[in-house]
Amino acid sequence: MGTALIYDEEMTNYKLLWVDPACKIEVPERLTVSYEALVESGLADRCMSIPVREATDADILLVHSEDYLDAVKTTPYKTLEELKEFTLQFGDVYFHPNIYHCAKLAAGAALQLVDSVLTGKMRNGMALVRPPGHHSMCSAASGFCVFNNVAIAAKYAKQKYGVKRVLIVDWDIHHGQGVQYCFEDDPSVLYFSWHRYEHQKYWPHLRESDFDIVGKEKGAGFNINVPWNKVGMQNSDYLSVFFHILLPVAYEFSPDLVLVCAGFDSGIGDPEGKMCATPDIFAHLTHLLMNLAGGKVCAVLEGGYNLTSLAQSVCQTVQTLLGDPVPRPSNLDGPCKSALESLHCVRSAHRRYWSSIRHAADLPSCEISTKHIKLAEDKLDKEEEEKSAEEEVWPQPPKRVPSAIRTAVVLPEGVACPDRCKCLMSAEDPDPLIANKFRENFLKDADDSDALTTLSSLIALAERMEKNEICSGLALVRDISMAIMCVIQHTAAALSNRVLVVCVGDGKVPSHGTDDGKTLVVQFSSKKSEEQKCKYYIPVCLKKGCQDASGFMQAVLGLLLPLGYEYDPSLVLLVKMPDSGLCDTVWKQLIGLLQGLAQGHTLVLMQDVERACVGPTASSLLGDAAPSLGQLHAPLPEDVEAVESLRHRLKADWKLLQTTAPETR
Ligand SMILES: NCCCNCCCCCC(O)(O)C(F)(F)F
Ligand SMILES: [Zn+2]
Repeated sequence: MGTALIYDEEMTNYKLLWVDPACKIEVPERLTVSYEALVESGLADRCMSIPVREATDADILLVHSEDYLDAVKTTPYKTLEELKEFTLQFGDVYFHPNIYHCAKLAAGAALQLVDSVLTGKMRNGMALVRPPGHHSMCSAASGFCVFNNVAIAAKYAKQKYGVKRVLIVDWDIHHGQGVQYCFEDDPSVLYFSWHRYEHQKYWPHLRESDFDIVGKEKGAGFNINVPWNKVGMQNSDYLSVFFHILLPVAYEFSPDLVLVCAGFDSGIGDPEGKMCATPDIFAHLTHLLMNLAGGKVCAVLEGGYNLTSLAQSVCQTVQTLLGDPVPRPSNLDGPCKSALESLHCVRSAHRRYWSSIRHAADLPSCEISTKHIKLAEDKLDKEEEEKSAEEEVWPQPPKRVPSAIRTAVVLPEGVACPDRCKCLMSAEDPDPLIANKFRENFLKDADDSDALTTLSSLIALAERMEKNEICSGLALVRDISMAIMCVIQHTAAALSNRVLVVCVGDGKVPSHGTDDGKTLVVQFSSKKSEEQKCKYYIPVCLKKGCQDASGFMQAVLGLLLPLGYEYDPSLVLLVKMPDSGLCDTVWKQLIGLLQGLAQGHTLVLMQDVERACVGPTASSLLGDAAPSLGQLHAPLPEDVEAVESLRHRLKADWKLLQTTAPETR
């Protein structure tokens, strides 16, 4: 199954017909530059082009009122003056004789995308649309939006396909209040939005965009608002919110479908957002969502007003949906103080609804109320200064060239090579130089020839991964710790290399290279390790080891991913220790998530008895979405405690582990 791309140039055929400073940024070129960039880069051809359709009245009435729809239906016949008049009843939006037609196409495009994914025809996809949707409400247009494309898509998915739970991730820099209102009492739709807020001083200036608005009645807890109270947020801020709020809750919620309000005004250079996250961050945000809902991810364009930034971000998103390895996360230096405050507020507001963040520290309650009263006042006098946005510049996103071979395997005699994989035959006569080195360093009984061939094939595999000829690998070995030593020593030879070693299960793991940081070892096991802990050797002791999916996933999302992203390895060595007790679905989730690091260079080592695991492992390494884990129960208190105390101890060294602002003296 491929990636759907839904676009029709008819949606470029409307524009602002009069002077309105608030609306002049919403231009047809937003769509043309995005689509042309996909064509230029060859990405459009790799997608399956799905035609748009007009949303029917019934589709639109899933969210909007008849009065509103009837009113919008009259706009094609209005004169310019009547259109201006009509527009005045709404805020920051404009109408045009053709906008009703385009609004039906935009909503219809989102529905076509949902159809192609939920019928299993396509794996995931993106709809490039305008007018956008996430601000429009039951009976009102707002913020360039006429019909709420994504809200309609969510209702449609539930009604037509019986989808039980929908996750809506709104990474646009504006709060999609229209989506929030639509689902605020609905526990089957989890709405997550971050947005520029500046303590209500930023548009749409709503009190209900703040972190303490969590949803109503049955929907309490299913509305997550992350307000950015300063501009200039960077990649670290966005990733921290994914690791410490969105992903833990999303895995607990276990959606059947993920819809993305994919606005790119949260990217660098955008005149509205004034943030500093680079376009490649959208590759990571997309990747981190692709292991939810069995990979059923539908991205629908919302905002984005810097045409260069927008085009690059759209390409980063689509290339990730296509399964290409994501670029290495560049220089993550940790979330800023303001982001940590927001992170802390959101987690404390939601801790009572989500067991995965139950441990979040509470906020002194007084802080919440006074902050609003005071700041709401000075909002009135502080107008939006129309500062001339100095032209931001940022580096071109790195080229993401897929390797010729996606996954290669080194298997013992008699183990079939999984399909779509390349089998590296162990070298008949291993290079005598390597052979000697092995003999003196590793091999106990020197004449153990097939161990020798396996290890030399393993090195050959690692070398070809380094050259990006092969993306990921899997090797079954007899002696795991020898194989680890072998890969670490080989990889450490190249100066710029760093290896993240992730060990799942009990057993002795060599700590070679952890003293100087060339290696970072994170081991998940059920045994307290006596090993001296240092910054680069992190044993994670879980009560049931890797058997309890919730405790394990909480440790992966809240500890391993932040560490891995901050460490930014050139290779991930993922080791499944003997009898780790890890079930296949969790194992596949882990493989899927870890491929966001090291440009997907994941090398999996397993004991040669784990033949049954070869197929599932290979399929995850090939980029197949991991099956959903289902709704996760609360992690064991001991595991929560273990992860929290580790995070607390390590956050001085690893900034992405922080979830609260450093105590202000
Ligand atoms: N400086 C001019 C003030 C503009 N205030 C209105 C902003 C509307 C944002 C719309 C959007 O980007 O959220 C959407 F995704 F809907 F398109
Ligand atoms: Zn926006």
